[in-house]
Amino acid sequence: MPTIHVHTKPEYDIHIGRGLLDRCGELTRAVKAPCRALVLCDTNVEPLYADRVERSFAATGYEVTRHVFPAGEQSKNLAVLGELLNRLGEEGFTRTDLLAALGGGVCGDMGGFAAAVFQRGIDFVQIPTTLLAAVDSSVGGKTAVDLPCGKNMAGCFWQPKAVICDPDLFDTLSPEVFACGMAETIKTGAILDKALFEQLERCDIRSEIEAVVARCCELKRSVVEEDERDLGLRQLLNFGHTIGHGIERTSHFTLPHGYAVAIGMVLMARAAERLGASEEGITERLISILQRYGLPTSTDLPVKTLCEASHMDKKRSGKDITIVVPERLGAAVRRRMTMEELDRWIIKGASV
Ligand SMILES: NC(=O)c1ccc[n+]([C@@H]2O[C@H](COP(=O)([O-])OP(=O)(O)OC[C@H]3O[C@@H](n4cnc5c(N)ncnc54)[C@H](O)[C@@H]3O)[C@@H](O)[C@H]2O)c1
Ligand SMILES: O=C(O)C(=O)C[C@@H](O)[C@H](O)[C@H](O)COP(=O)(O)O
Ligand SMILES: [Zn+2]
Repeated sequence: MPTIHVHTKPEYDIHIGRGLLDRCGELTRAVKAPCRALVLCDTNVEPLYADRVERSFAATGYEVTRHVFPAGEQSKNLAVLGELLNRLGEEGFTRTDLLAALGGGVCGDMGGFAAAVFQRGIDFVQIPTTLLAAVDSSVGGKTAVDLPCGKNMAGCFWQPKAVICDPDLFDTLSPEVFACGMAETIKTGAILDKALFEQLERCDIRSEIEAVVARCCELKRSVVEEDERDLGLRQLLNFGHTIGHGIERTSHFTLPHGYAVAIGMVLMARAAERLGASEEGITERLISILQRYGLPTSTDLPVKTLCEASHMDKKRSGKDITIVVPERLGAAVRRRMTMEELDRWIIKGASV
């Protein structure tokens, strides 16, 4: 069972292994004394996994309460967050209690944010149930909800006490949700690790999933250890997200995050290649690997809409914005530019 230690403040372990779901109570107890625990999950995850998690917490001494919200990105908002915070209050949760986010990125992001702000901060653990949450969102402590004006617009950094990842849970994912996880996995290879990218180009992903998740967590760990607060290096993890988040907002959060990021990566890579900022052939390889995993690589949205939607990006400061450019496979860089220049890049990237 790989365990990856993350040296942030506070520090924590990521446990990865088949069957770990039934040991989540014991793994949590190693870092948090038994207390009241609120298990947060959505309506799809609840019937599949909530009972097992609650049994494991109860068997190790925790007093468990369950809170369920409607599945989907459209729940990642202030209203659903407010209901969750109220529930914690009404149930009499105190500062020394725990929230366990059992789910995908929506559950982890919103649950983490609730943990960060309830009584100014309670402990939480991440129990990722999607591939996306396992390779990306459960690690690094970015928590948030969406606002009508944009993705993850209200949030904060709040590290979990532990991440407990059981790859057996991916067996119940729909092909679409599994593919969304592949988008962030491919992103990780594209920006940080050519060998991982090439492994994904040829491998039978289902049989190598545990190693691939562990590699992604190691890579993300090293980035967030160096730049926990997203002030520099960490922005590389945002490859494809400037356009991707814009597309998500334009779709009123109906297009899945992984799909939007896949499209965003292709557009940025194509623009960079055409402008001589990336090695030749990178766009073709990106398109072909994304298609291999059933991901979209283009959008019908008008280019004007793409430009306007991309201007809300959190990497903007004043009149300038930082974008992520895949200079070479496995080696991305940040590049500061004006908003006009970004628009030129998007126009270049969107014209096929
Ligand atoms: N905090 C971060 O660093 C970070 C990183 C990447 C993405 N994100 C966020 O993550 C979110 C996307 O995450 P996601 O793709 O996991 O979406 P999600 O949480 O909505 O899960 C996708 C769907 O899969 C279902 N599901 C979850 N686990 C299941 C299982 N084991 N079996 C069957 N169905 C299951 C859910 O009910 C949901 O319908 C976005 O909001 C994105 O912004 C955050
Ligand atoms: O962890 C990070 O940092 C990332 O950028 C990972 C992204 O995949 C993720 O979608 C993140 O939530 C985006 O962050 P944001 O700051 O652009 O909202
Ligand atoms: Zn993402």
